[in-house]
Amino acid sequence: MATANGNGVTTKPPPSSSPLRYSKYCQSNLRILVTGGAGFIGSHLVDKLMENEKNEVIVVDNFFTGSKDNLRRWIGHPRFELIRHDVTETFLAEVDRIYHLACPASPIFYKHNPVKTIKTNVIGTLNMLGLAKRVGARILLTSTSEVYGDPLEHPQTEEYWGNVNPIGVRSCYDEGKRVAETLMFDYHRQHGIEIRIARIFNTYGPRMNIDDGRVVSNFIAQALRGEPLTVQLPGTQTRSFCYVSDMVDGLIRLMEGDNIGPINIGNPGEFTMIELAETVKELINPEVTVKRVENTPDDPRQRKPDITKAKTLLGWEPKVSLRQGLPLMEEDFRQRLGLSENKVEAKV
Ligand SMILES: O=C(O)[C@H]1O[C@H](OP(=O)(O)OP(=O)(O)OC[C@H]2O[C@@H](n3ccc(=O)[nH]c3=O)[C@H](O)[C@@H]2O)[C@H](O)[C@@H](O)[C@@H]1O
Repeated sequence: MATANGNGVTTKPPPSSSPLRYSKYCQSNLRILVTGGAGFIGSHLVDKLMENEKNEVIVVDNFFTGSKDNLRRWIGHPRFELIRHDVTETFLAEVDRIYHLACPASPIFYKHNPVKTIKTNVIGTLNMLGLAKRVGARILLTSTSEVYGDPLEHPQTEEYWGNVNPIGVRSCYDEGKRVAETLMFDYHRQHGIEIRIARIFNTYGPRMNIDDGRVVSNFIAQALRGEPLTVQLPGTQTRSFCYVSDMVDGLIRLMEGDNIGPINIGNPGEFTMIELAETVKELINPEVTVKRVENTPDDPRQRKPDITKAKTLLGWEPKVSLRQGLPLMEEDFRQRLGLSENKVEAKV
């Protein structure tokens, strides 16, 4: 909608993708809470937020899948605090922004204790919404492409309601995140809380747990150890892999833009698991073999984000291709596995 300024000149308000709005964030003083900030995506997000010298960052994490090592460079920094805390318990702090990431994301970990996973998604999100309401903070939920379940629409737009098994072994996560989204919208409608919802598609990069169990970390660790790459059957299932720096950029743009979402954040480059194995083999260790193994129940057969909304509303799209990102993750895995220097010098 156009408005008149003091000089009678008609101006348009900046759209959410406006560079104006994004640069305003870069100039403001914000105290920012990151739940799950010691985890894989969370710690990269903290790095980016800490780059802005006006930000103060508070991380809460229960260290179930996160690690202090991921935040080592910030421990003792005057603008940084790390608190061991489980979001299923209430938490109070005066903050302006809440990035709510806390939840195990690897199927192996979230299926290990499903009751705890759903409590984290439901009670944890309720607690963070309660905090947002009390202190007037804006809250961003990292939801997931898993809300689309085994999608019958391809690629997935945000309008698609999904195809989710409500009683399966993945439901603690999938349905947990769906309820978390519902809670976000109900608090927004009922209490006027400022919300943002990101639907994250498979993300990879340095600092993923080596034993995380997800496919990219499994294949890279297996290739480096000279073990067969375990392609789960049928191998033709697809995923779209987003490099972590792109993901973090998208999350900050969403938080600081005007659109509440949900917005898909992911890389639309789509690969079958056989293609992923072939790529890892070619880039990291051409000697390894590929082994077909049993799959787990309710594994989605295809997944690819439609990122039209992210492009138009946030001015965001991924920059790092799978072939650029895999060597960066390989380098990190080599160091952590104590393997010799790699010749790859890819930089982004
Ligand atoms: O990485 C993510 O972002 C997502 O990871 C999981 O979702 P999923 O797509 O099933 O992730 P993986 O466990 O990495 O599985 C991806 C595909 O790889 C296959 N896979 C996995 C592991 C393996 O060793 N080999 C293999 O072929 C699986 O069968 C599946 O089809 C979580 O459920 C999501 O919440 C999370 O957001």
